[in-house]
Amino acid sequence: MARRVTAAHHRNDQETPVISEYRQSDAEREPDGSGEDHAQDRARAARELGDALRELVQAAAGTEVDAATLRKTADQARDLVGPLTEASRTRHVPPTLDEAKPGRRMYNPASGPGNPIAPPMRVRVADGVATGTCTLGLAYEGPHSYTHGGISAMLVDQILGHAHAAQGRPGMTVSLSLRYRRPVPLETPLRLTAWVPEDSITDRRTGPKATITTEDEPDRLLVEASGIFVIPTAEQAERIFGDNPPPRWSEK
Ligand SMILES: CCCCCCCCCCCCCC(=O)SCCNC(=O)CCNC(=O)[C@H](O)C(C)(C)COP(=O)(O)OP(=O)(O)OC[C@H]1O[C@@H](n2cnc3c(N)ncnc32)[C@H](O)[C@@H]1OP(=O)(O)O
Repeated sequence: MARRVTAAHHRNDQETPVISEYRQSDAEREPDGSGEDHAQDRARAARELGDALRELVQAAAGTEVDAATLRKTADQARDLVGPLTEASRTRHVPPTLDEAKPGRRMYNPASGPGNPIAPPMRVRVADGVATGTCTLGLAYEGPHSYTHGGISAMLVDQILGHAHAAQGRPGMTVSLSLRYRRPVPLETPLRLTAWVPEDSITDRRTGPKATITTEDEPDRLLVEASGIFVIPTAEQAERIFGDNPPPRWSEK
């Protein structure tokens, strides 16, 4: 029978220069150092599973094999589900891996290395500018050989969110606008850049801007985007998240 991981308190997000690269944190260390290997090893393993499943997802999106091979692989894939659900969480409980390291989002769909649907975009924040890098495979195809516009929007939302968070506290997107100037090529290293214009900052709100380019041609804009991010009040956070709102939003 599936074991549910019980609710544990959320921890504050903290700004880290590299979001999708995991290093040992104090929170993962037992006083005698004994928890170190276990927590680190589990994070590494989650990342390995994410990588393996990404390979599978890309192979599935690009395959041209016959029906029998597709069906056999589908059966094998279903067999993989059981062991993973022997211990699982509900949507109201944060992943224990994230609990172990403030700021980590192991399963974020844009940047979480443990999430097979994430490219994953690697995020760095320096001097208020958030930079994301990734290469998108066939699983993200919209127009033939180019990226689906919704995928660009997801990546842009994430990178805008990091630029907003660099101003103080993370927020939620209340508005997102994209101008798709040129198609975004698949299988090509991409660069996303986001920043917050000073005149767009109020107490609870920023209006960050972002671009997508290829790594090779950083001056040739493929996508331009802007967003509005709002830090929820404690009351709003309680309404949205219930009894256990993330502490970053629960301060009155
Ligand atoms: C290492 C750690 C780092 C962490 C990094 C983390 C990065 C994470 C990146 C994740 C990225 C992914 C992130 C995601 O995916 S977030 C998921 C998608 N977003 C949502 O689900 C949000 C849904 N919206 C709401 O719940 C409400 O709108 C909330 C509660 C947020 C605000 O409630 P409400 O709507 O009632 O607003 P307010 O009355 O309090 O007003 C507040 C301020 O906002 C201004 N306003 C409101 N709406 C708009 C609008 N449409 N255009 C322009 N301005 C607007 C308003 O004028 C006021 O401004 P000011 O007068 O105060 O100046």
